[in-house]
Amino acid sequence: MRDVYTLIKKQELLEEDSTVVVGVSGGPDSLALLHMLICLKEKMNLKIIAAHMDHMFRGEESKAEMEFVIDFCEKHNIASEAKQVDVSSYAMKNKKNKQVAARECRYLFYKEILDKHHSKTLALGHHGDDQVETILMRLVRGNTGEALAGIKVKRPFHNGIIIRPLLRTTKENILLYCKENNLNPRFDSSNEKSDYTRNRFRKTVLPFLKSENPQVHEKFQNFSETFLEDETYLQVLTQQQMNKVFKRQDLSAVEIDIKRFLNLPLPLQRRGIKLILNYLYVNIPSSLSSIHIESIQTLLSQEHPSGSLDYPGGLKVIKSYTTCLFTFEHTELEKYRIELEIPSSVTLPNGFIISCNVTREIPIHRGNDTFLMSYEAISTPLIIRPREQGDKMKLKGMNGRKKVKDIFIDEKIPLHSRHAWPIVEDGNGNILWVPGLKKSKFEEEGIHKGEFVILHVRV
Ligand SMILES: Nc1ncnc2c1ncn2[C@@H]1O[C@H](COP(=O)(O)OP(=O)(O)OP(=O)(O)O)[C@@H](O)[C@H]1O
Repeated sequence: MRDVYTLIKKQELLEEDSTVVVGVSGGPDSLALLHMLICLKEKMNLKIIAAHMDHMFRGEESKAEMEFVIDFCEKHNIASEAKQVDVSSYAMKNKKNKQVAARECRYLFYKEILDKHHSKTLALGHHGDDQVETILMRLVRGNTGEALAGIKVKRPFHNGIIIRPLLRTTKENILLYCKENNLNPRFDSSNEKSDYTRNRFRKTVLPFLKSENPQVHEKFQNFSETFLEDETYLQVLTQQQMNKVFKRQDLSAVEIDIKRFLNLPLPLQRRGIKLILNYLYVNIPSSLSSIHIESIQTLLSQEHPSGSLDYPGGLKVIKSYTTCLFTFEHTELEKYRIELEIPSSVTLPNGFIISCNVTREIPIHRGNDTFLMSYEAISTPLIIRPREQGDKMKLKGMNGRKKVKDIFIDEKIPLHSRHAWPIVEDGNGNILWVPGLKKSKFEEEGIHKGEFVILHVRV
């Protein structure tokens, strides 16, 4: 088991005089791991605690496994912690599949035991074959970045770390070790049935790879370790560069400068998109894959000045001229329909204030922030609403009607502002005014006498 000790030393997995909690199922992998650590105990002055959880999936059979682990520890003069948890009920209550539920319960249990024994190190029995399967499965599934490094030899967990000292060892070597040391591990028959995809890789791809190179697991482990080093370096670089690209960064939205973003090398652009998604979602949902990252990349690099994409959880990615906004904010803003009383004043969801008054005096200078109509000619009620697909309005001095969408484009209004921008329409459904931008031919012209309704927008 030289490869195990080499890995422990090279990656500094264990500290002398420390307490290590070992997750022990009673199967060959974790039993071999426990035994190896027991052999290191004296030399490194380790305190070892074996932690076993009975998932209660197989009644007496799994209870017997628990007793086997407790016995094994007693024989080797090691402390053990064992707990029975009804994982099937937990899974049903929380609507989770049994495997996910078992994992959740186990990790909660590990935390409990780590705290109880003031330990910062949890050792688990994942090995080289697990690593090859995991990396290949993730590649086939379309994972990107760090995930392609597979299972990590050392990663943060709770108040300390999880270590996996067997990752440079094959399953065959583990079985051999168990035999040579008379460990008599338990074999859990249900293990075989529970993870169908992994089992297909184990039964078909792995034997082929091993026949090509019996040391294939070492190659994969080398790949995993160097890949992770490279990836970590690129992530640090990405963070530094993206700080110059961000225009806004808060909990519900991130806005970037497109030109600066596109000036970054492609590997940093890809990681930059992931960084943004990770920041907004906290953890990228598993339903997002490399295709989703690529589509944002395409949106940003294509010539068209605006466009948008919808992502899980209501995240919208909105490209508009020089900036791109990633936001969860749009949803409530989009739908409103307000009847404008005469006179009155309303504050709209996007912050605009529209006031409506009756007057006898016509202001001489009237820009696009004011709209005027004869009180008698007006058809009520006046409605304020956001734009709808196909909206068109009749403009002054123009035959036919112009698309409201084109007005926004002409005025270079960012896409994310267009969703909530108000439109004022009369009782006949004619669009009178796009406040601040354009007036229709329905506005009063020339000098008249009488009463007028005057609308004014403040942004
Ligand atoms: N019931 C359990 N109680 C405590 N730790 C466990 C339990 N089941 C699994 N583990 C830990 O998680 C590791 C990975 O478990 P997994 O079920 O994926 O592998 P395995 O091939 O079944 O391992 P083993 O041969 O040790 O049973 C195990 O090696 C062990 O360290």
